Amino acid sequence: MPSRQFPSPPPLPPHNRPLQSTLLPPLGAASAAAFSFLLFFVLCFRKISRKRTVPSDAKPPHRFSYSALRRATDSFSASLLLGQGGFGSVYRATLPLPDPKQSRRRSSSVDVAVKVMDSGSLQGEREFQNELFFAAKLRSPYVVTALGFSADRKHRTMLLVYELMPNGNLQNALLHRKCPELREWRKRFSIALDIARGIEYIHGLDPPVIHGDVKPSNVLLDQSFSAKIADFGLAWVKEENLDEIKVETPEKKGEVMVDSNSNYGGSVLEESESLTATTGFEEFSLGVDQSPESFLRSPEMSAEPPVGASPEENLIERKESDDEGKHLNDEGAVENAVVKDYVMDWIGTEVKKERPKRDWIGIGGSSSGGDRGIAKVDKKKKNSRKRLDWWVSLDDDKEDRIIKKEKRRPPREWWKEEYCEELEKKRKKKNKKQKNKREEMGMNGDDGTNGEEDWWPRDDEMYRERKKNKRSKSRSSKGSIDWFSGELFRGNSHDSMSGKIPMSGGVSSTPSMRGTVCYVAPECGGGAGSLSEKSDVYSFGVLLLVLIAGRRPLQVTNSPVSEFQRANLIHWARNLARRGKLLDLVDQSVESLDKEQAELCITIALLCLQKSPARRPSMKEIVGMLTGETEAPPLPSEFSPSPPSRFPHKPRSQKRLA
Ligand SMILES: Nc1ncnc2c1ncn2[C@@H]1O[C@H](COP(=O)(O)OP(=O)(O)OP(=O)(O)O)[C@@H](O)[C@H]1O
Repeated sequence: MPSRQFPSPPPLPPHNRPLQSTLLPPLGAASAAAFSFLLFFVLCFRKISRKRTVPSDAKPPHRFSYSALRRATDSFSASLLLGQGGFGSVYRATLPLPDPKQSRRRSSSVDVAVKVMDSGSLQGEREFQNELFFAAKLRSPYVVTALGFSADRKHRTMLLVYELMPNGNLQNALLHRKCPELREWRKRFSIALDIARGIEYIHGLDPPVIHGDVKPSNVLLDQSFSAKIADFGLAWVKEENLDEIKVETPEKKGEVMVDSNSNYGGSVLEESESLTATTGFEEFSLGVDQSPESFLRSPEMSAEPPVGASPEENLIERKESDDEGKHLNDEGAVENAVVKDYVMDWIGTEVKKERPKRDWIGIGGSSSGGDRGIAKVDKKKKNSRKRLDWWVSLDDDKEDRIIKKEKRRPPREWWKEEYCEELEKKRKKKNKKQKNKREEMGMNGDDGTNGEEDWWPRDDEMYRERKKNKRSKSRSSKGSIDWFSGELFRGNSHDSMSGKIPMSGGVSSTPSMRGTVCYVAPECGGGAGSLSEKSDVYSFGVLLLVLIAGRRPLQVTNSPVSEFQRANLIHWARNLARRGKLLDLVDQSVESLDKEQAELCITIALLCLQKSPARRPSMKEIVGMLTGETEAPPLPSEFSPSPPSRFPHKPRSQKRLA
């Protein structure tokens, strides 16, 4: 049967073809073009954003909107002020948390602390960048978490957002507010352990991070008084074997004896580490400017670092040695005198590097500021510096302009002997006046004190002195020792307009110096050249003594001469150790004291305060000793109850009696 073939239908006229088939080719072409455009934009965006964002190993901190933070702080209301530091004010804020399910509706909120950094000071900017850098790096229950930031060009503000630590800083809680919780020995011990763990954590990172400013006001307390380390504005990343800025430590020259098994108090020679002062920012290519020049040491800095104690110790020690014609230091009076001069000279040159008053942020009544940690700008280095200001526009030449404009006023040479004598005379004159006054009023008290209680200046007393100190400071140099707290006030940590006393206790990091006087290790006379983990260990040692004794490291009061011996906490602790009376150091207000633990803590503190960094224990070893995993070594022989004393020490009081 012949197959029937159906004739194929005639082609449809164009206007009769289905719409679909007509539109398909151009649609396809258009979508392909759109897709390739999109791809092109995505690639471009990724390329740009890759430059601007942090490297893969670091989570970029969250960027908050300025208006959200302003709202959350009630326009930076003074009633929400938590504290005031050298470079800005810190406010309590409540931020609404977006509900993960219904992103538009907000169901809960979180309390945070917002630090408003001063955008007018170079160092404020540096600290901001530094904090931001470490915010991306550090995650530990013993370190205050930085949640994010905001940088607002229009308002010229830099803000950092942290987890809220409801009990503020340790300095305040211990010395000003005298929180009853801290009377419990157990609490103090657990705080010591928290801090040790925090520092152990940062030292244990690869590469290690050095905090550079360990002190009670940089330790914050949470709801249950657990401690966390804060303020990484001066922290830096320690890197070895990089040839950018290589600084030889004395250890490198083989001058320091190190025990290869244990770091403290040993005698077996070990090749010491060669420190390279590098910021680590180059490495992480964050573009954060922690420029190398701030770590460069001036030619005189390459001299042997001091083996003496911290500047305050030196001051006291000098006074003592002059009075007695002897020196307590076993390591040689002549050598020490040279070293001390070197430290004092260094402080002098650094204090000169004060910054002019800049346009500070007007929020919260911040006052003008100075700088800290800035060494002279080396132009060559500056040009080669990497900088990626992706969140805030920093004027590249700002630094130079400020330095050129800077009018340097010769600072008050407060570190010099004459000034000490002047102060001493003033103090005596004041004492005499007070004594006469008391006698006129028929009051008893021949030395101006009523015994042990009055040895510690009361808060109101101290605040009065601080106010006085502040007034006189406006006349003299910005950097001056607060002789009553034994710490150095930086001009900008006060509100010079309102006369407010900073809530953090007014204790600020030393101007133009990495660290804080009294807490800074002797080898850190200047720059980061000799900074190492062991510098943090030294500072931890001072902090530990402060925590145990419940007093400042240096307190010069209107007290009898015998009390003057106790003015320097470190000296006092060493003397007590020599006399086998360690427990005399413990704060009288401490309850339920565990004597064994207290002795252990003071022993650890003294080990940390050894002049040779190599002899100090590592933070890991300290944590081991505090937790009881490792046994604490005996005190170094110079602190043992019967010291092999070369110089028979006669207390000043005895000398006078003679
Ligand atoms: N996350 C926080 N939670 C609660 N209070 C805080 C927080 N951060 C800072 N503060 C308070 O604000 C004060 C000022 O902090 P900031 O870090 O600016 O200065 P500082 O460390 O005291 O001084 P400096 O920066 O000069 O060393 C602190 O001492 C503390 O009392």
